[in-house]
Amino acid sequence: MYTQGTTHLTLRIQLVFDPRQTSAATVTRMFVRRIAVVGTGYVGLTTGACLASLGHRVVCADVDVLKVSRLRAGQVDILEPGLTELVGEGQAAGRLHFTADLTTAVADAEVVFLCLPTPMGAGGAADLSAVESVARDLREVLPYGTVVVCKSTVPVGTSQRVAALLGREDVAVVSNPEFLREGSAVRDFLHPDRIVVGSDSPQAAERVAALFAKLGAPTVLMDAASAEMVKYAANCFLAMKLSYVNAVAELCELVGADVSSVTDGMGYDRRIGQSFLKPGPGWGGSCLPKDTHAMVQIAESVGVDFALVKATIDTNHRQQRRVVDKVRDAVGGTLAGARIGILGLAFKAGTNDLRDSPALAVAELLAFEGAELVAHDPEIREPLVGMTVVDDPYSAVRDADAVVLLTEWPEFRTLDWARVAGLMNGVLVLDTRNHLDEDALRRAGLVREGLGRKQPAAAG
Ligand SMILES: NC(=O)c1ccc[n+]([C@@H]2O[C@H](COP(=O)([O-])OP(=O)(O)OC[C@H]3O[C@@H](n4cnc5c(N)ncnc54)[C@H](O)[C@@H]3O)[C@@H](O)[C@H]2O)c1
Ligand SMILES: O=c1ccn([C@@H]2O[C@H](COP(=O)(O)OP(=O)(O)O[C@H]3O[C@H](CO)[C@@H](O)[C@H](O)[C@H]3O)[C@@H](O)[C@H]2O)c(=O)[nH]1
Repeated sequence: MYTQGTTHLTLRIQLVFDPRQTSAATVTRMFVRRIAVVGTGYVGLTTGACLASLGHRVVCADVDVLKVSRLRAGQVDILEPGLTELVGEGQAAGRLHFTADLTTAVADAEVVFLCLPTPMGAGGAADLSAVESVARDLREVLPYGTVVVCKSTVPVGTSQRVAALLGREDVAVVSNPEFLREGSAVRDFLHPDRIVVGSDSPQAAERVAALFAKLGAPTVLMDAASAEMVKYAANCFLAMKLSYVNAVAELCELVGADVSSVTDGMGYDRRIGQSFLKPGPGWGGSCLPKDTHAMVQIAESVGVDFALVKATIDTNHRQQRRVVDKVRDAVGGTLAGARIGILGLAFKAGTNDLRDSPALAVAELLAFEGAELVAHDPEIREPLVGMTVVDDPYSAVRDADAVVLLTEWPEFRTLDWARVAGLMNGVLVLDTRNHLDEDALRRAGLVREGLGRKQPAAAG
């Protein structure tokens, strides 16, 4: 299904891809493209491997020479189910290659995807230096008639800026924001809710949409500025939903309601939906924090005070402080010298990404008040500032005055709680993901405190 404001474009795309009217050989010729992907991080590697799995010929480029040599050897450093297998299959089929040389990567490319980092820059705006520098480098080396696709999350106007830096009349620029989540990147890429393609050149938009035709996903065509805005609008909406639910959880604690029941009751309303309604220690990750800040900057650049997004960010910081308040209360009012066991460091379960993890933000606040932190995460082994990272959960809880669960890893549900109780100094386990079985902890003599429900001890 393709949708677009212009009937003309809709009809043309449907004609191009009506398989009932096209021979198998023609379909193969139409669908198989020579693609270059610049940047092999979460988005770039997933894009490259998935496009190769759809039959395209893909060359991925990255400035990180070590990463490229590891990828050539089939070694994927990020935790993404199915990605290592897909990379191996693409390489074995001769459809997926890696290089550290941009010129080689794009030598015969018909379409070039930019999957470059756009981190939070000065004042919160997106730092576009990687995208701009690659656009400059591509100017001299792109084959005639290539389409350059920006998959990175970038503010409105970046496609135009990239086009200006490329300075090539024959090269069209398309915005194709990516919506995959870490931890389910391959699944999300291959089964997207929608594909957004934005360009001021309808022909270029069609060429890019055609690359994904096999996915059969709703494809929404629009102008470049709108496509760039979709990504920020979507991520800010998700962040807003989470801050809202965290604020509702706080109210539930105070009025004696249970947030699980409340969100359950809300979520059956199809206009709201059940997803993204779980309270937690604040939202984080490599995207929502930087994209909400970038949205505030985008608004300010046109004289708008986007108070709703600012409140979303403030509520998130407040949530992290609320977790610290609860831990402080649990250890008698002061964190100085208290030993706190931390379960989970990644920004959510299923990933080993620590970028903007709320767990690290909470840990930093706890350490700032003088707590001694011992942390365990099943996927994190590296040493971290301000805490001792240990290899097993039982070492993390040993002698702890309180334990705080910050990432909802499934294995934490099945810990031997009697053993935990025997090792801890105190009895409180603060479950900031509402993830643990309260009865199991109670039977072990521990007190589990979750978010969004008046605690039994305080009731009354
Ligand atoms: N991570 C996600 O879940 C996700 C999802 C959707 C969109 N996005 C967006 O996609 C973009 C990329 O995000 P990511 O998480 O994949 O980033 P990442 O940090 O995981 O990967 C970026 C890669 O680009 C490489 N790189 C940097 N400069 C380069 C250059 N000049 N030439 C070639 N390679 C270069 C880096 O070495 C790295 O391998 C960002 O704009 C992000 O906001 C990310
Ligand atoms: O009910 C929920 C859902 C999520 N989170 C937290 O919210 C944060 C973000 O989670 P998620 O959105 O799953 O992570 P990302 O992989 O960063 O994905 C987001 O950011 C990507 C990069 O832009 C987008 O492509 C995705 O669509 C968007 O979901 C994490 O800290 C989660 O723990 C909650 O606290 N409660």
